[in-house]
Order: sequence, then structure tokens, then C-alpha cells
Amino acid sequence: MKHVLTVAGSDSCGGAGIQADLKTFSALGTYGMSVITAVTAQNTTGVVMVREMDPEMVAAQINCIFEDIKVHAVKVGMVSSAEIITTIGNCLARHRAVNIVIDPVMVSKSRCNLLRPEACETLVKVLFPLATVVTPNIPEAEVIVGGTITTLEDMKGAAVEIYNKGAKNVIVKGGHMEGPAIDVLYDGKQFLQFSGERVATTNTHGTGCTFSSAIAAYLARGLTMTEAIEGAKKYIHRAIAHSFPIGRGVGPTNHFHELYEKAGLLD
Ligand SMILES: Nc1ncnc2c1ncn2[C@@H]1O[C@H](COP(=O)(O)OP(=O)(O)OP(=O)(O)O)[C@@H](O)[C@H]1O
Ligand SMILES: Cc1ncc(COP(=O)(O)O)c(N)n1
Repeated sequence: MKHVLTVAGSDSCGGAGIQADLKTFSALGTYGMSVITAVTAQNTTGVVMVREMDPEMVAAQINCIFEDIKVHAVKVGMVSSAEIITTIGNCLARHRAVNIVIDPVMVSKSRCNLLRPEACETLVKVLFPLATVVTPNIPEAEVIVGGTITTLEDMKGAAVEIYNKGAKNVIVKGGHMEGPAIDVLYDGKQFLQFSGERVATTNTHGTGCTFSSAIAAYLARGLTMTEAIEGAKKYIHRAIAHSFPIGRGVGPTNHFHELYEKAGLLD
């Protein structure tokens, strides 16, 4: 059994954040563990309140896990503040964490800030050099590189710029573009494209969290970066294809589509 850790925020409605990450780790045959950076009160229509954890508590959670259990991969999601980011960076470096997937979560689909805007620079400086892979969506990549991204060429340019900030691999996700969902990977030498047919649905709450957690689970299982992204892309595509409405807004993806299919629970 491989053990995967998520360092992220709690999403009370269960489709994104820690809850999505743990479901993904389990669905992909790994053992999931969690360090909570912030608690959000949110549902399918939006985020109502955010409470950050004390950085000391974040450090205590990370240290507890690494001092006792082997961690085969780490996914980092919502990190909220510069103090929490610095704490996470120090702890991951001290414990020589491997297979680190950084999802630079900034704003929720419902347009609520999940990262204090002034903490963006710290996120890039402290966490990118530790990253095995960074997984920005288009709006996040635009903030990080300071420009607009409208074409595949722009995505490639942004991937190179983000690579130059210290990440070993960068995958710029095309979920926010029109047409097929094309993600672009840059590993310092070449570009690879991962393409999926776009699923016509509004139930895409937590797609980014789920995708980055799937990459972490596959890296923990020993797959190469390309294999891990291919696997994650297939997993998120099926999870979106079998997504469902649960409230009045943006519904979650279906993390356990394979299990439900075997049980005859899918349409
Ligand atoms: N409607 C869709 N159909 C197929 N694939 C999609 C769709 N939307 C997103 N994806 C894919 O899902 C993955 C996550 O990408 P996306 O750009 O949605 O992340 P994100 O914006 O970070 O998500 P989040 O809103 O959870 O932060 C990518 O592989 C992307 O190509
Ligand atoms: C705790 C937490 N982490 C991440 C997201 C991003 O997901 P989305 O952009 O789909 O709202 C979220 N809504 N909540």
C-alpha cells in the first residue's frame, strides 16, 4: 500500500479540497492522509466563510505524519496565507518529502479568494522549487506569469516561465479554454499535450483538486510523470462524465465512478 498526503483546505460540501483529495486517493488504490490548512464553509453555490489554521497546528500535523509514516507522495492545494506556505515549505524540506504535486489554488469556481492575494509571491518562491510538478489552471497561470493566455502557444509559454521559477515539471490545464480539454506539460526539455473531449456539464466543482490528487496517487504508485498524467486525465474525464447535481449550484465529480459502475449504480 502506498501512502499519499494532502495538505489543503476542507470543503464542507465534499466536492473539492481535502474531501476530494481523500476520495481520489482511495479510488486510485492508495492510503490517504490529510493536513488541514483552513476550514471553509461552502456549498455548491459559493464559499461563505474561511478560517485559517494556526501555522503551528499545520506544522504539528505534517510533523506527526512524517515522524511515523512513510509518505510516498504529497499533494498541496489551498494554502491560504504566506505564514502557512512558509511553514509547509520548511516542513516538507526538513522531512525530504518526495513526489510533491503543487496545485496553486487561488480562487474558487464561485470566485472566492482561497489564497490571500499578497501570498502569491511566497507560494511561487517557497513551494515551486520543492515541486515535482505544478498544476496551474489558466487563470492561475495568468496571475503567476502576469499576462493573458488565450491559445495553446500561450499555454506553452506560461509553462516555460513557470518551469523557470523552479518546478521540475509544469502542467498548464486547459479546463477553462473552449473546445477540447487540452493540458500542456513542460518538463524542461519538451512539451507534451494531454487531450480529452470536453464533457458538457456544469458539475465541475473540484476538478483541479481531483486531477492533482490523481497525479499524486499515480506517482506514489511508481508511475512516470507522463504515465501519471495520462492516468489522471482518464480518471478526471470519467469523474466529470459521471458528475451529478447535489444542490442549486456547481455539483461535484464522481470520484467512485468505477466502483459504482461495478455495483450497477451508474446510468
Ligand atoms: N468539461 C470538461 N470536460 C473534460 N475535461 C475537463 C472539463 N473541465 C476540466 N477538465 C479537465 O479537468 C482537469 C482540471 O482542469 P481545470 O482547468 O478544470 O482545473 P481547475 O480550474 O484548477 O479546477 P478547480 O476549479 O477545481 O480549481 C484538466 O485535466 C482539464 O482539462
Ligand atoms: C477547500 C477548497 N479547495 C479548493 C477549491 C477549488 O475548487 P473549485 O475551483 O472547483 O471551487 C475549493 N472550492 N475549496
